[in-house]
Amino acid sequence: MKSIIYFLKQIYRYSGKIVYINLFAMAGIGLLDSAAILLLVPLISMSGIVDMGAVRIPILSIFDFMADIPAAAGLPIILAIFIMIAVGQNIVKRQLNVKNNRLQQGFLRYMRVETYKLLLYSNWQVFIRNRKSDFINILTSEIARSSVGVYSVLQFISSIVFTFIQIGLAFILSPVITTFVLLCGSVLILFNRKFLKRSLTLGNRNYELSKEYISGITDHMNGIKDIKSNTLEKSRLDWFGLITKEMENEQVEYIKLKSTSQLYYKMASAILIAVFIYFAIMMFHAQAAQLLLIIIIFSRLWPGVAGIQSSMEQIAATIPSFRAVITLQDECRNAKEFNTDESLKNTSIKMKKAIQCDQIYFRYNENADCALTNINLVIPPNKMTAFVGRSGAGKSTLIDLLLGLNQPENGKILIDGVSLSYDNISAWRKSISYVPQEPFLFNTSIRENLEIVKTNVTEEELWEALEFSSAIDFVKKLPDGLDTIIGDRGIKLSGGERQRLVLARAILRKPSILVLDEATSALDTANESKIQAALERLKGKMTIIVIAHRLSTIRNADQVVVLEEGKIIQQGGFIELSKEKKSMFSHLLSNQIEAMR
Ligand SMILES: Nc1ncnc2c1ncn2[C@@H]1O[C@H](COP(=O)(O)OP(=O)(O)OP(=O)(O)O)[C@@H](O)[C@H]1O
Repeated sequence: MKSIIYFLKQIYRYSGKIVYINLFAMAGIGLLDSAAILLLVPLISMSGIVDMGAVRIPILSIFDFMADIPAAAGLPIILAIFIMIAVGQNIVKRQLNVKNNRLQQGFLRYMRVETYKLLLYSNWQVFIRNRKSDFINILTSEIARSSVGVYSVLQFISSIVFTFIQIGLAFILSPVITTFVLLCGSVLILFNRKFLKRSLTLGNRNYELSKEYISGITDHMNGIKDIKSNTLEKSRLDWFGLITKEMENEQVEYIKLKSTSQLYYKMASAILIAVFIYFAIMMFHAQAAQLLLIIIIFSRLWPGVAGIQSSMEQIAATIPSFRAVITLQDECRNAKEFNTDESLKNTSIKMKKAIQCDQIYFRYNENADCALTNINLVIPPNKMTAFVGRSGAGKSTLIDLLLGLNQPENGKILIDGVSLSYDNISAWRKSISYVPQEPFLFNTSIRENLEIVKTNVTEEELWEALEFSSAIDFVKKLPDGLDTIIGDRGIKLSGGERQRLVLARAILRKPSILVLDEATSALDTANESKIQAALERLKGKMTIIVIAHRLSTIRNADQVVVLEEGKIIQQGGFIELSKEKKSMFSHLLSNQIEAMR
């Protein structure tokens, strides 16, 4: 129930007054329907079946004026009014349907944008804690399912309004019979609660299966090269067959549940109508006109009540999706990374004195060992600082802290003496360009991939950035040059070409700090020397921080920082460190020389 109320609040937040207008239209449809039923009284009267005078129901006195109209004119008048009401009612219904659909679609978009925005502005911990495929599942399937639930909520309200008006009319016509029928109806609703519980359980299963399905196929597609080269097709196909079978079973079970509950309603409605006609005639001595009207009302009411049940089952089945979206939104709200108002100001920090790490400690979680211990470091501006160390030494962790992606558990990162915080992280990041180890490129042209970081860029600037990053030669050789489409994640380029292209993109932003997580496997010696040449060209123009896997790349670094088990164990110039015998740096160096032989 809490989830439904939450989503109703969200609809209200999104649509405002439209919800009230829709409610008004729903009430209008109900009233017009009642008017059409009441019109049957003069109709019946004219047919001579029932004497209108004998019906002593206050509401029916509105038709008294009909007594003065000759029968020949009365019938066409009533039929004309009947047509007008039916047409009017259907026009309002159509409008309402369109409005509700627009509301649902608008709400779907609003929820998507809101969730995506919250996700994008969340801190790095959210991305470490959750699986990417869960985000994809929520942003695709679960929000869509929630919006279907929202439509069901609107249908539910519409059916409730309609039902109340009809019950009100039936009550005016005969309070005793209506109370009797309502009592019978309540028993049925109580009995059908078990269908709601079952719908909720199936909704949960559907959510879990959908999560598993998306995460499975994401893994498969990411690892398709492994799957094909290691002939893992059969085992993957077995998994796929199994999960899709479970999804099929769940859907079939849900439809079975829905049709069973509808069947109960229909059978009960037939029995109830028969029973209440019997009692109405035998015990309550209902007037023929009264009886006829009540039969008509109830025979129209039951499908409405069955509709309420169906909407409730639909809502129950989508509650797990609602919950998943709410939970993610809440998690993101609590993990807002920086002051978004501050981030809208297009300022960046120009570091003049130093980046300083002051007694930094960091753990990935409470139970983990320290990934960084007592890091004290000064990174001077416009110089090249290189981080080296064995795999798992803490190089990437330190970079993530410098980028403000993670925050130290103890200690501070100071930029020109000012602590990195919620208020200045955004401005700090605007001054940094980061080139990850696995560069990300979009499936579009080289030009668009570069322009993504800077609009209104000139052709000259593009080529200049390509030249700086040693990418100019290979781009020039491509048949379509800058307009070459590079495939999914840049699959049509080599690893080294991809990295140089991302480096060009990073340079195009004209950052004051360039952070480069140098690729290992992606680079051959030729590519490596190209990257080295690029770094040489950039030296002195910006602060460069490199995670170096190949030590030859950083021969000209101003400062080399050697990490081991999360601690800084050596620090100094390249030549100076290489002279320190039996040290980690000379060990790493000799390992690489050995490997090159
Ligand atoms: N997301 C994470 N959750 C928990 N522990 C992590 C996470 N990422 C890294 N670690 C741990 O933190 C330590 C430092 O890892 P880090 O990735 O910083 O090393 P690295 O020096 O960059 O290694 P590599 O050269 O292999 O990239 C390792 O023990 C690693 O297992």
